[in-house]
Amino acid sequence: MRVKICGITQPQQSVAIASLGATALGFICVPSSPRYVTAAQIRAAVTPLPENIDKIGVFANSSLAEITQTVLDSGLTGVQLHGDETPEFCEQLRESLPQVEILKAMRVRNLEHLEQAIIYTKYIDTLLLDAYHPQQLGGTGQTLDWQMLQQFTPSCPWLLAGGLTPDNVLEALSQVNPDGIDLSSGVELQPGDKDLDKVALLFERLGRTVNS
Ligand SMILES: O=C(O)c1ccccc1N[C@@H]1O[C@H](COP(=O)(O)O)[C@@H](O)[C@H]1O
Repeated sequence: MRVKICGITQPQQSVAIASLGATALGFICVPSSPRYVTAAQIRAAVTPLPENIDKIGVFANSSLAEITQTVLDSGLTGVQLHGDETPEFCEQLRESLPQVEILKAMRVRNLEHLEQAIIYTKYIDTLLLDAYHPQQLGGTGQTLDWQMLQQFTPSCPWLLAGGLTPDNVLEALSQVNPDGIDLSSGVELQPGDKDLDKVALLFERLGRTVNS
Protein backbone atom coordinates (compact mmCIF):
# COMPACT_ATOMS: atom_id res chain seq x y z
CA MET A 1 0.00 0.00 0.00
CA ARG A 2 1.23 3.51 -0.83
CA VAL A 3 1.72 5.86 2.11
CA LYS A 4 2.05 9.54 1.27
CA ILE A 5 3.08 12.03 3.92
CA CYS A 6 2.13 15.49 2.79
CA GLY A 7 3.01 19.07 3.67
CA ILE A 8 6.76 18.63 4.09
CA THR A 9 8.66 21.91 4.38
CA GLN A 10 12.02 20.87 5.87
CA PRO A 11 14.62 18.97 3.77
CA GLN A 12 15.91 16.95 6.74
CA GLN A 13 12.36 15.78 7.53
CA SER A 14 11.86 14.52 3.98
CA VAL A 15 14.82 12.15 4.33
CA ALA A 16 13.76 11.01 7.80
CA ILE A 17 10.15 10.36 6.75
CA ALA A 18 11.24 8.42 3.66
CA SER A 19 13.46 6.22 5.81
CA LEU A 20 10.60 5.57 8.23
CA GLY A 21 8.65 3.99 5.36
CA ALA A 22 6.78 6.62 3.32
CA THR A 23 6.47 5.73 -0.35
CA ALA A 24 5.52 9.28 -1.37
CA LEU A 25 6.12 12.76 -0.01
CA GLY A 26 3.90 15.75 -0.74
CA PHE A 27 4.88 19.40 -1.11
CA ILE A 28 2.27 22.16 -0.98
CA CYS A 29 2.51 24.56 -3.92
CA VAL A 30 -0.57 26.55 -2.86
CA PRO A 31 0.63 30.05 -1.83
CA SER A 32 -2.18 30.59 0.72
CA SER A 33 -1.24 27.47 2.70
CA PRO A 34 0.92 27.69 5.83
CA ARG A 35 2.74 24.66 4.35
CA TYR A 36 3.63 26.44 1.07
CA VAL A 37 7.08 25.78 -0.34
CA THR A 38 8.79 27.22 -3.41
CA ALA A 39 10.23 25.16 -6.27
CA ALA A 40 13.72 25.83 -4.91
CA GLN A 41 12.72 24.55 -1.45
CA ILE A 42 11.20 21.43 -3.02
CA ARG A 43 14.38 20.87 -5.04
CA ALA A 44 16.41 20.98 -1.79
CA ALA A 45 14.05 18.51 -0.11
CA VAL A 46 13.83 15.98 -2.96
CA THR A 47 17.47 15.94 -4.10
CA PRO A 48 18.69 13.66 -1.28
CA LEU A 49 15.72 11.26 -1.62
CA PRO A 50 15.97 7.78 -3.17
CA GLU A 51 14.56 7.47 -6.68
CA ASN A 52 11.77 5.10 -5.62
CA ILE A 53 10.10 7.74 -3.44
CA ASP A 54 7.32 9.60 -5.27
CA LYS A 55 7.65 13.38 -4.99
CA ILE A 56 4.23 14.95 -5.35
CA GLY A 57 3.46 18.67 -5.69
CA VAL A 58 0.02 19.77 -4.48
CA PHE A 59 -1.58 22.56 -6.55
CA ALA A 60 -4.99 24.23 -6.44
CA ASN A 61 -6.34 26.12 -9.46
CA SER A 62 -2.85 26.93 -10.76
CA SER A 63 -2.32 27.47 -14.49
CA LEU A 64 -0.77 24.82 -16.75
CA ALA A 65 2.26 27.07 -17.19
CA GLU A 66 2.77 27.48 -13.42
CA ILE A 67 2.49 23.75 -12.77
CA THR A 68 4.78 22.80 -15.64
CA GLN A 69 7.43 25.33 -14.63
CA THR A 70 7.35 24.21 -10.98
CA VAL A 71 7.73 20.56 -11.97
CA LEU A 72 10.71 21.38 -14.21
CA ASP A 73 12.37 23.56 -11.54
CA SER A 74 11.81 21.24 -8.58
CA GLY A 75 12.21 17.61 -9.67
CA LEU A 76 8.63 16.60 -8.74
CA THR A 77 7.49 13.22 -10.12
CA GLY A 78 3.78 13.80 -9.56
CA VAL A 79 1.17 16.57 -9.50
CA GLN A 80 -1.84 16.52 -7.16
CA LEU A 81 -4.66 18.82 -8.29
CA HIS A 82 -6.56 19.86 -5.18
CA GLY A 83 -8.77 22.64 -6.57
CA ASP A 84 -11.61 22.85 -9.09
CA GLU A 85 -9.63 21.59 -12.07
CA THR A 86 -11.80 20.10 -14.83
CA PRO A 87 -11.26 16.76 -16.60
CA GLU A 88 -10.21 18.81 -19.68
CA PHE A 89 -7.54 20.55 -17.61
CA CYS A 90 -6.24 17.16 -16.46
CA GLU A 91 -6.09 16.01 -20.08
CA GLN A 92 -4.08 19.10 -21.08
CA LEU A 93 -1.73 18.61 -18.14
CA ARG A 94 -1.17 15.02 -19.20
CA GLU A 95 -0.16 16.28 -22.68
CA SER A 96 2.24 18.84 -21.16
CA LEU A 97 3.79 16.43 -18.65
CA PRO A 98 3.40 12.89 -20.06
CA GLN A 99 5.95 11.34 -17.66
CA VAL A 100 4.46 12.81 -14.49
CA GLU A 101 1.86 11.08 -12.29
CA ILE A 102 -1.39 13.06 -12.16
CA LEU A 103 -3.50 12.76 -9.02
CA LYS A 104 -6.90 14.45 -8.84
CA ALA A 105 -8.08 15.24 -5.35
CA MET A 106 -11.84 15.36 -4.79
CA ARG A 107 -13.15 17.10 -1.68
CA VAL A 108 -16.07 14.80 -1.10
CA ARG A 109 -19.26 16.15 0.38
CA ASN A 110 -21.78 13.54 -0.73
CA LEU A 111 -22.41 10.61 -3.07
CA GLU A 112 -22.80 12.96 -6.06
CA HIS A 113 -19.18 14.08 -5.61
CA LEU A 114 -18.09 10.47 -5.65
CA GLU A 115 -19.86 9.99 -8.98
CA GLN A 116 -18.07 13.06 -10.37
CA ALA A 117 -14.75 11.51 -9.35
CA ILE A 118 -15.33 8.67 -11.79
CA ILE A 119 -15.42 11.13 -14.74
CA TYR A 120 -11.75 11.98 -14.12
CA THR A 121 -10.37 8.46 -14.26
CA LYS A 122 -9.78 8.60 -18.06
CA TYR A 123 -7.41 11.56 -17.74
CA ILE A 124 -5.45 10.89 -14.57
CA ASP A 125 -3.39 8.16 -12.89
CA THR A 126 -4.71 8.28 -9.35
CA LEU A 127 -7.72 9.66 -7.47
CA LEU A 128 -7.41 11.07 -3.96
CA LEU A 129 -10.44 11.53 -1.73
CA ASP A 130 -10.27 14.28 0.87
CA ALA A 131 -12.89 15.72 3.22
CA TYR A 132 -14.86 18.81 2.21
CA HIS A 133 -14.33 22.00 4.21
CA PRO A 134 -16.25 25.19 3.32
CA GLN A 135 -13.28 27.55 3.89
CA GLN A 136 -10.13 25.50 3.44
CA LEU A 137 -8.83 23.54 0.46
CA GLY A 138 -6.92 20.90 2.38
CA GLY A 139 -4.82 19.98 5.38
CA THR A 140 -7.93 20.45 7.49
CA GLY A 141 -7.74 17.35 9.68
CA GLN A 142 -11.37 16.55 8.87
CA THR A 143 -12.28 12.94 8.15
CA LEU A 144 -14.53 11.61 5.42
CA ASP A 145 -17.58 9.48 5.98
CA TRP A 146 -15.69 6.19 5.52
CA GLN A 147 -18.89 4.18 5.38
CA MET A 148 -19.90 6.09 2.24
CA LEU A 149 -16.68 4.87 0.58
CA GLN A 150 -17.17 1.16 1.18
CA GLN A 151 -18.46 0.58 -2.35
CA PHE A 152 -16.00 2.98 -4.01
CA THR A 153 -14.08 0.99 -6.63
CA PRO A 154 -12.94 3.36 -9.41
CA SER A 155 -11.13 2.06 -12.48
CA CYS A 156 -7.88 3.72 -11.36
CA PRO A 157 -5.96 3.48 -8.08
CA TRP A 158 -7.09 5.78 -5.28
CA LEU A 159 -5.73 7.22 -2.05
CA LEU A 160 -7.71 7.94 1.10
CA ALA A 161 -6.90 11.31 2.72
CA GLY A 162 -8.63 13.58 5.21
CA GLY A 163 -7.91 13.66 8.92
CA LEU A 164 -6.02 10.39 9.11
CA THR A 165 -3.82 9.93 12.21
CA PRO A 166 -1.86 7.07 13.76
CA ASP A 167 -4.88 6.64 16.07
CA ASN A 168 -7.64 6.31 13.46
CA VAL A 169 -5.85 4.87 10.43
CA LEU A 170 -6.51 1.23 11.24
CA GLU A 171 -10.19 1.94 11.86
CA ALA A 172 -10.36 3.69 8.46
CA LEU A 173 -8.64 0.78 6.73
CA SER A 174 -11.01 -1.69 8.36
CA GLN A 175 -13.88 0.09 6.59
CA VAL A 176 -12.45 1.03 3.19
CA ASN A 177 -9.96 -0.51 0.83
CA PRO A 178 -7.90 2.21 -0.88
CA ASP A 179 -4.63 1.64 -2.78
CA GLY A 180 -2.92 4.03 -0.42
CA ILE A 181 -3.31 6.64 2.29
CA ASP A 182 -2.28 10.27 2.62
CA LEU A 183 -1.64 12.07 5.91
CA SER A 184 -0.71 15.65 6.69
CA SER A 185 -1.97 17.42 9.82
CA GLY A 186 -2.42 14.10 11.66
CA VAL A 187 1.36 13.69 11.88
CA GLU A 188 2.32 17.30 12.58
CA LEU A 189 3.53 19.39 15.52
CA GLN A 190 2.36 22.51 13.68
CA PRO A 191 1.64 23.23 10.00
CA GLY A 192 4.68 22.18 7.96
CA ASP A 193 6.59 20.76 10.94
CA LYS A 194 6.10 17.01 10.98
CA ASP A 195 6.13 15.07 14.24
CA LEU A 196 8.60 12.28 13.50
CA ASP A 197 7.43 10.31 16.55
CA LYS A 198 3.90 10.30 15.16
CA VAL A 199 5.18 9.29 11.72
CA ALA A 200 7.12 6.42 13.32
CA LEU A 201 4.02 5.39 15.30
CA LEU A 202 1.99 5.42 12.09
CA PHE A 203 4.33 2.96 10.37
CA GLU A 204 4.54 0.83 13.51
CA ARG A 205 0.74 0.57 13.55
CA LEU A 206 0.66 -0.15 9.83
CA GLY A 207 3.15 -2.93 10.44
CA ARG A 208 5.66 -1.66 7.91
CA THR A 209 9.40 -1.93 7.94
CA VAL A 210 11.75 0.60 6.37
CA ASN A 211 10.71 1.33 2.76
CA SER A 212 8.77 -1.91 2.35
O1 LIG B 1 -2.03 20.92 3.55
C1 LIG B 1 -2.38 21.99 3.03
O2 LIG B 1 -2.11 23.07 3.55
C2 LIG B 1 -3.15 21.96 1.74
C3 LIG B 1 -3.44 23.17 1.12
C4 LIG B 1 -4.14 23.19 -0.07
C5 LIG B 1 -4.56 22.01 -0.67
C6 LIG B 1 -4.28 20.79 -0.05
C7 LIG B 1 -3.59 20.75 1.15
N1 LIG B 1 -3.32 19.55 1.80
C8 LIG B 1 -3.86 18.28 1.46
O3 LIG B 1 -4.95 17.96 2.30
C9 LIG B 1 -5.08 16.56 2.41
C10 LIG B 1 -5.53 16.11 3.77
O4 LIG B 1 -4.87 16.70 4.81
P1 LIG B 1 -5.13 16.28 6.34
O5 LIG B 1 -4.49 14.92 6.52
O6 LIG B 1 -6.60 16.26 6.58
O7 LIG B 1 -4.43 17.31 7.16
C11 LIG B 1 -3.75 15.99 1.99
O8 LIG B 1 -3.97 15.29 0.76
C12 LIG B 1 -2.88 17.15 1.69
O9 LIG B 1 -2.19 16.91 0.49
